[in-house]
Amino acid sequence: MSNIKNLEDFIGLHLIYTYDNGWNYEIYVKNEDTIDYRIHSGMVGGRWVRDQKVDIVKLVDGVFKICWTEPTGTDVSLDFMPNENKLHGVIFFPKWVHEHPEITVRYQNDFIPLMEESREKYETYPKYVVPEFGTIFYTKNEGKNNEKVISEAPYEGMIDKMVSGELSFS
Ligand SMILES: C=Cc1ccc(O)c(OC)c1
Repeated sequence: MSNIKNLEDFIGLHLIYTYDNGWNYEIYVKNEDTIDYRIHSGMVGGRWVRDQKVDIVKLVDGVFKICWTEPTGTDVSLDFMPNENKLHGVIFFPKWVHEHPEITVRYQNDFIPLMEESREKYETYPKYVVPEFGTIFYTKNEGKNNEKVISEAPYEGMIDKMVSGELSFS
């Protein structure tokens, strides 16, 4: 991967990474204000989301922040340093997601009303805050608005197929 310096280099990236707590996540920076993502393991492993609106900025050369709030009430702030294969993420889970994660483990796009009624039905506070460093082990530029990158649910062995190139999107 050539040097990722500016926003134009960062947008279009498909990244797979492991947080230091062992959780495996995958993100596709679809365009200037949109991400798709899959969660492969961890508290909400199996969840996947398309067209999440986000704020994306370049902090300094090679350092980028993506932040957003979700229909579940979960808030997320991710700091990526792709040239160092490193990120730091903070996930601010409402109490209900920590206590009933299974409600969120699905293709969220088909279940927005369920997320909205759950966030009203259950408690938000105290929040469960997860600050973690992570290691990026896969980086590929798939171009902007590539609907093939995140188009199916995560499954066992999917990461290996993407890393090996058996599963590709170009
Ligand atoms: C809660 C969603 C969430 C949290 C941490 C992440 O690194 C992420 O990447 C797509 C998504």
